[in-house]
Parts: sequence; C-alpha cells; structure tokens
Amino acid sequence: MTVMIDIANAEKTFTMHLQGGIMLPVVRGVSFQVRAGECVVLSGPSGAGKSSILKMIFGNYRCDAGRIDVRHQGEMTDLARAEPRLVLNARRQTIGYVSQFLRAVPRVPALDVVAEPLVAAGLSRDQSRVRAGALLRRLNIPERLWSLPPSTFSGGEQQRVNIARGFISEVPILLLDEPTASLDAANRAVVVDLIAAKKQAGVAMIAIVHDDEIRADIADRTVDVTSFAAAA
Ligand SMILES: Nc1ncnc2c1ncn2[C@@H]1O[C@H](COP(=O)(O)OP(=O)(O)OP(=O)(O)O)[C@@H](O)[C@H]1O
Repeated sequence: MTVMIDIANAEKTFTMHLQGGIMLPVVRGVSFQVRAGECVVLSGPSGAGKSSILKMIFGNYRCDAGRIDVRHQGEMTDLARAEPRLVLNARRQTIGYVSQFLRAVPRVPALDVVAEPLVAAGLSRDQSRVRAGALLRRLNIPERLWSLPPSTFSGGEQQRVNIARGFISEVPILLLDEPTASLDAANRAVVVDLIAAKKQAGVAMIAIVHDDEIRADIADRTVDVTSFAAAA
C-alpha cells in the first residue's frame, strides 16, 4: 500500500525561554512510516513524547531536525520545512487531528460544528447537516442537543461531537490523540467501528490510546516511542 507518512530522524527539543533558556530534549531519531489503510498506535509511558510527535506532524510543534514527509495532493511533501501556508493547506485537504478536547466556537450549534468540515470542502450546507446528524446519532448524541452549542455539554458529549467533526471529513490522514479517553464502553465501540471504516477507505492513521483493549482492536502496528527518547 502507498506510504502516506514517512518520518525520518525527526527531533524535538523544547527551549524554556522563561526559565533561563533551559533545553528539554524530548525525542530524537523519530523514524517510521504509515501506509494507506493502516493504523499505527504510539506506545510508551507518560511523558515519552507521543503527543509531541503527533503535534510535530500536524505542525503545532516545530520539528528541529529530520523530515516529516506526508502525501499531500499526490506528492510527498516535507511538512517539517514547509511554509505555514502549505501546512494550513495540508490541514484542510490532507491531515485531520482529533484530540480529546473540543475547541468549539461559541454559539455555533453542535450540528454545524460537525458539518463545518464538509461545508468547507464544498458540500452543500443541507447535505453536510444530514451527514453530521447521522454521525451524531451514531455516537448517541440525542437530537434535542443538536441545535445547541456544545459548550454546555458534558465532557463525554463534547468529546463525541469532536470525534464526529474529526471523522466526518474525508482527509486521507488522521491523527488521533486519545479519542476515546472519557467515553463509555458503547461509545468506545462506535469509535473502534469508525476507525475500522476509515481503514477500509484507505485512510492512514496514527493513534495514541491508553486502553489496552482498544489498542488491540485498532492497531495494525505499534511504534514504541521510548526508542526515540532523547537523553538530556
Ligand atoms: N509545549 C511544551 N513546552 C515544554 N515542554 C513540553 C511541551 N509539550 C510537551 N512538553 C514536554 O515533552 C515531554 C513529552 O510530552 P508529551 O505530551 O509528548 O508526552 P506523552 O507521551 O504524550 O505523555 P502522556 O501519555 O502523559 O500524554 C514532557 O516531558 C512534556 O513536559
């Protein structure tokens, strides 16, 4: 299968400017590939650098060395060296990021929060809302909540709105940062099914999950982040 992500010798050191410029090396020599239709789970203890690696790929954290090649519009593109405009473009068309926290715009109803990526991709508002509703229903968000802004929803409800928003778009790469963290068993099973469907559709995924059962359900391969530990 086609390689969608090819990370080679990526490195991250945080510089704590407010603490006299202390250097905090986190990962070094990060190298692995992800193919279309594959879900790679990052493992390793708390603080090993799993989230930092996802944020480097998404461009939230600058990569200090190495390459982060991502198949964007048919070509491998090094996002570690890309201009911000290209990174933003890749986020719109190629890479989705699903964290456990919803960053919703105030006053926007849940249905529109979920439909928005499809509208942005050019689908009509009506069609986007129909698909958003189907996904919210599948994730057990009661219809009476769809017209309300999710800011007052429970933690688990907000997380499910976030999952719906992340999974509705048709990007070929998804980064999943503990997407099932505060969900009950029934909703965790829905997320496992959604991930399986993305695999079928050829989406390449990198996931962080702490639950061993879910890891076993979704992982095609595990990459142990401790092998990339950067000694201080
Ligand atoms: N923005 C930041 N500034 C400074 N240090 C950071 C920053 N982000 C992460 N770190 C540090 O990098 C190290 C790795 O953090 P990271 O969140 O990537 O670990 P993790 O493996 O995802 O942990 P967990 O499983 O607990 O979420 C930690 O020591 C953390 O304090």
